[in-house]
Amino acid sequence: MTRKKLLVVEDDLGLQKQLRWALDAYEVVFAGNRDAALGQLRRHQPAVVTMDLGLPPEPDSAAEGLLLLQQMLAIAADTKVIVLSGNQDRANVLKAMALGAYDFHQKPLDGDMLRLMAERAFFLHAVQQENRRMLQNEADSPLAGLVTRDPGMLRVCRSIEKVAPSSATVMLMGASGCGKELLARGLHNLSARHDRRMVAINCAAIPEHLLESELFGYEKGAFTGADRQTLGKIELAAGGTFFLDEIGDMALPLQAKMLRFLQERVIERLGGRSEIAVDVRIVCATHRNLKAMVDEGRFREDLFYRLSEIVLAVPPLRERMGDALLLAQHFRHRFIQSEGRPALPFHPDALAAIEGYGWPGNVREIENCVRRAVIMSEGPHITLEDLGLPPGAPQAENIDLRDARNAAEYRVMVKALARTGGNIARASELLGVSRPTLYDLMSHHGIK
Ligand SMILES: Nc1ncnc2c1ncn2[C@@H]1O[C@H](COP(=O)(O)OP(=O)(O)OP(=O)(O)O)[C@@H](O)[C@H]1O
Repeated sequence: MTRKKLLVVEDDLGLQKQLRWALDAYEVVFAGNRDAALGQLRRHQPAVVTMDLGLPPEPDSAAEGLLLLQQMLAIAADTKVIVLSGNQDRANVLKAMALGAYDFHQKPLDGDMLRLMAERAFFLHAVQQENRRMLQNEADSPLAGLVTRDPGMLRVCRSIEKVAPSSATVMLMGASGCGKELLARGLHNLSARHDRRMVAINCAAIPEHLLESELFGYEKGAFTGADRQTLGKIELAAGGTFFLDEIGDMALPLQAKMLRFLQERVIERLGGRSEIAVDVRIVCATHRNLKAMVDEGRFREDLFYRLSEIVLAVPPLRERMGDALLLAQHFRHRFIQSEGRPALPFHPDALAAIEGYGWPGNVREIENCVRRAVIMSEGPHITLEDLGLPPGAPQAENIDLRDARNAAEYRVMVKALARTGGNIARASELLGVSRPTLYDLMSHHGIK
């Protein structure tokens, strides 16, 4: 593994040695003056720098050090600079902090303290970089606005990107509020039809007797109250994409008419006499199990196959790794801005509850929950009460890497021993370690 780089700006060779020793967990590069430091910064791009303010040619003043600090932060603003100061340097340390230094450490050097400081600085830098990458990805993504880090959901996004340029009919299956419409919009935006309209209709929200005229439109006088010609949603989407949400809720007689449209790509307005050719890309969505509905005779099999040229299963939020927290932070940022509220971080208890809760209403539920909390919170944190999550939400799982490694090690070791009936030689072969290593591991985990 490559070690993290840390730049030490120090002209005193004795101190250089001490620093190399104290910071031996990192790849330390040195510079003895301002020019050399700027060169090393450009070359190695270290995340963390320690620097003495008194540098040649004026080692007794802080002028050279303060200038260097400004120049370094101008080149790489995220660099975490730790200033090493003497005890007479208070005023200069304050200046350095005001210029953007990350922290300071008073000489004589305390190795433990310095290591801790460097570790925290690297951590903060990594978090900031990750945030920056996330924001960048979000802005760059054609599926803009879709927040996820979950491998399953990312696979769905990649599939959307792949099928978008084709003319295939796509069916999105997934629970309510899990982002099907957002994905359909992404698909439309990525397709050659993006400069035309995407028209959506929710089959569950419109009474059965009105749905037909909503879909196909009607001519003047087609029925009482039809006082002028009205185009249907399918026709309005001509050249673009037609999104049929909750297709599973469409009644059987209308399913037959929909099938005819899909086969012949023509519509007839209610009360009309002519067939009108309409070129639209169809995307549909449902939270129902359409296959089961077909088996029960509640959904036409031929329509099912017409609609499901490409089927994408959108995972519910509870199955997405880490997405609940990511989405909560995303919506918190968004609503803080739109509601004009000051920064309102989540209280750790609130974070634990967000992670532990099952989110049956999926992303829509988390969006509403965070919006309410941002509006209601009296600060300085968003608390568990602000979120209104059920009390006693389970605590977040432990994500300590060492614990996770230990648990995984224990699991595979027990498996290998079980598979080989406790035969150490064969178990160590299975595990790909030597016998002494396996004995060590067994004793570490208390396995007899
Ligand atoms: N991954 C995501 N990132 C950011 N916002 C999301 C994400 N998924 C969904 N949303 C937001 O959550 C809300 C619900 O999403 P959407 O309407 O797409 O869900 P749906 O599956 O179509 O729901 P329904 O089945 O109830 O129609 C919307 O406001 C949407 O913008």
